[in-house]
Amino acid sequence: MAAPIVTDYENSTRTAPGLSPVSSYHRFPLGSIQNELAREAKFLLLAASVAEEQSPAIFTGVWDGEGLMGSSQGDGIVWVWWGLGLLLLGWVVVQVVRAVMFAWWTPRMLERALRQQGIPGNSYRLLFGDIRESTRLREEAKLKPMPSFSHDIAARVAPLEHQAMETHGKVHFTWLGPYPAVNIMDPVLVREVLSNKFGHYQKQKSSPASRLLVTGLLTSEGEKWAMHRRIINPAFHVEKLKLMLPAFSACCTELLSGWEKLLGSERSCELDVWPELQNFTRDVISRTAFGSNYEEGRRIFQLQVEQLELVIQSFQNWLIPGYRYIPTKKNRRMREIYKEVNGILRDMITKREKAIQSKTTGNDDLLGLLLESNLTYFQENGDSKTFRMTTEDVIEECKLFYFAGQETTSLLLTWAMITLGMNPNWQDSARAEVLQVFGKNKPHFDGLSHLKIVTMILYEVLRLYPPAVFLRRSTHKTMKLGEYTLPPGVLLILPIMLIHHDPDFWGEDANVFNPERFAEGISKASKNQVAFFPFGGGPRICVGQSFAMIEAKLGLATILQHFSFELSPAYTHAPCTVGTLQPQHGAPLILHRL
Ligand code: HEM
Repeated sequence: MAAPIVTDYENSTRTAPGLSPVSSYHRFPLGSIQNELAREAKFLLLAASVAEEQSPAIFTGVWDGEGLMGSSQGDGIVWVWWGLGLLLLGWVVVQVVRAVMFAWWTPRMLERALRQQGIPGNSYRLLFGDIRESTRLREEAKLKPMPSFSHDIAARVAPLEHQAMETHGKVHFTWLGPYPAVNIMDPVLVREVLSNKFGHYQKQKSSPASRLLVTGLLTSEGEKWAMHRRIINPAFHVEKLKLMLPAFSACCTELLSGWEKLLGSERSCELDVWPELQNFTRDVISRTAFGSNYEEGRRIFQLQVEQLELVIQSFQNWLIPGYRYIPTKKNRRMREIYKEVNGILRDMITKREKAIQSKTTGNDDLLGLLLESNLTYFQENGDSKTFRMTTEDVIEECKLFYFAGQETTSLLLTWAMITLGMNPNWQDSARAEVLQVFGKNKPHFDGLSHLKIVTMILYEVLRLYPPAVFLRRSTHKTMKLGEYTLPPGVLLILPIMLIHHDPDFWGEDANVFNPERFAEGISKASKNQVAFFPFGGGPRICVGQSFAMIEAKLGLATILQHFSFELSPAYTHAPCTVGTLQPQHGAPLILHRL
């Protein structure tokens, strides 16, 4: 993948839009009504800032020992209290104004701006927006599985967005807390948002709790992102991935020998394949990222899984300011995990850097390739520290590989096994192809590119069950998008799953499993070339795309060589989102040894 070059960060701010509504107001540019509103807002702000500015002056005057009116010492003490009182009052006024702006004024302004342009949407509900409704609808949906093995899953997986689309049409807005979120269903506009190189559509700022779990490339912006991306890209080039094939293969062998053991002398057994495939993809990342240190990598995984659960639980307290500083049991555990994971990785990185310098190790795992690329970048770009990733940066990127690369790929494989369980004819065709290319031998790298049917199946699975259901971006300055002018502080929802299921792009059989549509490649599969984007797009397209496809092809090919499978009667078709698109009740299948 070519290294994206970010050339212009003109006017780019790093602050998440809407997080500082007080200071972002003077940038509001839309129409006269908005100008009026903005003037009123400025008045409120002025009042608040006068209070803020006056208080320290009073305070300083008294502290100098003069007293404000040159009165006696006793009076001076009274004035000190007055001063402190006013200071406190000023601070309270500022905070109240900020809160009102954040929770009420800014959302109202943004709502007006969107409605004025004919974008319909849900009415704003104070502070929470549609969050509660969305949670309620999701919980309700979770109680009912899909009526059959239907792939028409939008109403279950994204009930709020589906409902909004029925009520308001394709282009509409819902509310993510106090932020309006505009749904962009036109793939051309989606591409425009994703391919903007100037950082004008940014990712939402992650919460402090999530930053304990993962940061790195996925969340960074601006020059830091561009530099890291250039350093990381070479580690994922196909010729480097080729070197990792033995690691991928070792994990396949381990997965299958586990299943063989489970079967014993039996020919068939029932197994929930989802946790099995999660272990498989964890192992793949541990081995490909850390080579011989993969046992330590496994420990990192256990800790990161625990951390993920704690982070999700911590979201319940998002309204309590500074909650993360309270030393509750869970908060302390999150910090402990953070320290332990970073400690393990720091040790590994230091040892590896020494080994690379003394040339006592090869660099064919992700960590080695990353460190090598970091060194090359450093040598090519000068010897200032700003031209390389620090050890802390490398730690964060390694944690990201686990986070971004494991769950997504295990879900691709899990949905592939489920859909092939539902479609035995496609399973048979895929197996026939695999046996024709590899026989019963271990799949090799070059053969993977000859697996046409397997690739078509994986694409169709990514279309119907994309692990990342939505992408989000936000505007931090006024942006013209198609016929719309979007003010700063608006979220954009790029609904991968909804676009992947839209009959306007995929035809009447949009909700049918039909890998045949990919027979002539991705560009010919739909009426709109860009209606398929399971890995995102533009400069921030998934860096691990080829890694994931190689891993999935190898995994699926090996399974098909040795087993046939069907859905167990215990399988309930109930896709739902918990961050990613998951099978709510697992994936119990019946495996038959071939
Ligand atoms: C089926 C598997 C996968 C899917 C569906 C997937 C999907 C995605 C998507 C949609 C994005 C874009 C996010 C955005 O624009 O907001 C992304 C970014 C990313 N993915 Fe993946 N991914 C997969 C596998 C992997 C693997 C195996 C790795 C690494 C080992 C990986 C590492 C990353 C990283 C580092 C980014 C951030 C790129 C950037 O912002 O520059 N992903 N992925």
